[in-house]
Amino acid sequence: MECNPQRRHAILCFSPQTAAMVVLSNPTLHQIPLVKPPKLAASSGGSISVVDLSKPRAAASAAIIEACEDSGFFKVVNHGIPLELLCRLEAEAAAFFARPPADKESALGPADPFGYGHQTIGRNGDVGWVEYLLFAVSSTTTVPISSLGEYLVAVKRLAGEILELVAEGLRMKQRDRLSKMVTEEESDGIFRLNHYPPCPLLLEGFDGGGLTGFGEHTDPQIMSVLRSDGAAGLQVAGKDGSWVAVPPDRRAFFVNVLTNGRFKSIKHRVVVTDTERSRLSMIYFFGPAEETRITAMAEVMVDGEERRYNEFTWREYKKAAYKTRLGDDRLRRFEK
Ligand SMILES: O=C(O)CCC(=O)C(=O)O
Ligand SMILES: [Fe+2]
Repeated sequence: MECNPQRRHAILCFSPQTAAMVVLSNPTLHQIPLVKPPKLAASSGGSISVVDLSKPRAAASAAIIEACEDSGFFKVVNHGIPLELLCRLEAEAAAFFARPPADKESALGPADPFGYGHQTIGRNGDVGWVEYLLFAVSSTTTVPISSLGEYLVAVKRLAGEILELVAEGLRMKQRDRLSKMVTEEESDGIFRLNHYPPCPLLLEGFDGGGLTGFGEHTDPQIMSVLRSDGAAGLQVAGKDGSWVAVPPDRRAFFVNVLTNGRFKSIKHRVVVTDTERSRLSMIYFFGPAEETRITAMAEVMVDGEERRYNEFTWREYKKAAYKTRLGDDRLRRFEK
């Protein structure tokens, strides 16, 4: 089943004239950085770990731990969430972004940081060729996308399952110790729907380069579960510093988890290279309740290992994180 193989037409949200001004001739006004063509590795995607949840638990758990320690990024297949639901949400999101700008903004208000935003990402000067809806999951009743509730329940369940497998792989005594943090009622779930319009300006001469859709960063929460439509654009940093294009797979989820430095938090970005086709992605960022005290658990540390970070509450971390820019290391402030 394909969600909507015909949806190749441009859903233009920014006029070509604006784009010309912004990108080419007005360097001071919201200038969106161009991205050079990647030096290598841009095609493969072969290095991206795949976790098959239909495999026996021990195998799935080992594959998750290995991926978390190696790159911090993996693709999940056979997760049990019906493609029909994913496609329904995708179609609704596409219809939302096709609405007039004033309508979109009035749905949730201008992003600060939650709401409808375009081109500006966060409060600290980051820009990209993207429009988005960002909101706390606890407030979804106001979001005008009816399949969202069902999607959020399904992805939260999946996140819980993945974190139980992590706990098993780390030989933690309490299997739900991690999953509970992100599934309990007061947990800090944040959801982002990103829409990258095509960029008609990218005609000739870019040779595989493009326009920054979402600048280089690591994700801000404990774990992110991303799904996108069939359009390319997501890239992750490889070990040698080159960028690896992640081949789109609308049936799969892409996951990123973090710990005391034992699990990596992968650097990634989105590059817009298409002149005709838009790209849609949806990311559920999981975090614990505000009062949760964060410190590396004894179980994840090897003998004699020191804690790299001072203990902090999730609230303290979030307060500091909101002051950072996309590419900043948000944990630096808590380093010992
Ligand atoms: O749109 C994407 O595929 C990724 C965007 C992203 O990395 C983010 O929203 O944190
Ligand atoms: Fe991200």
